[in-house]
Amino acid sequence: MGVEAWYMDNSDEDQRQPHRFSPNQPVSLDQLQKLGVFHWKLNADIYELDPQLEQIRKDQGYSYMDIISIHKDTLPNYEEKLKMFFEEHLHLDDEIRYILDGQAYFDVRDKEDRWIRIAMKKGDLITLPAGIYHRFTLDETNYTKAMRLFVGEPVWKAYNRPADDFDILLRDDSSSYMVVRLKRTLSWR
Ligand SMILES: CSCCC(=O)/C(O)=C/O
Ligand SMILES: [Fe+2]
Repeated sequence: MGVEAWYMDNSDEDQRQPHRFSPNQPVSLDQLQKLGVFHWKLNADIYELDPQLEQIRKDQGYSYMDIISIHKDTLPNYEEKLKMFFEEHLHLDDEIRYILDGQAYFDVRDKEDRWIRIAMKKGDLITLPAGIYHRFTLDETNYTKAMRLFVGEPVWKAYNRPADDFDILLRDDSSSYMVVRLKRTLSWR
């Protein structure tokens, strides 16, 4: 089972609405993978004892995890945080999120700088690659609970756009690290 994604319209109205074109312009998992975005569907009802999640964490080296509940009654500085999450930004490490309850949207830029909206539902685990411009919002249900995963100690620092010129760490196929000059036009993106 995949995750639903689509190109966003250009309206500035409520970020919590779906913002689909009419007719809808769907984006496939294959297109997402070409941007370095990967997805797993898991059983969030058993996340505490899920062998599939354990295997992914082991394979990918996701040693850190915590859980964030995003709702006006549970998240300190709720409005401020939501505003911050919706600022277009990038990180120098992958962003890995697993939706345990509720739902929300991640928006990512494609190679032509168009916004793709990814509808995250309970059981969706997604990885956004280091260096991709993205943002996050709740949808009209105003609630989600998510596991945040990280390789090693988490670095929460977000670089708001423009942030186009960095030395960033990328993992190569042998899981060692290499320093890559981030240039948005290079073919790895
Ligand atoms: C679902 S976790 C909150 C969003 C977040 O941590 C982030 O970095 C969004 O880009
Ligand atoms: Fe982020």
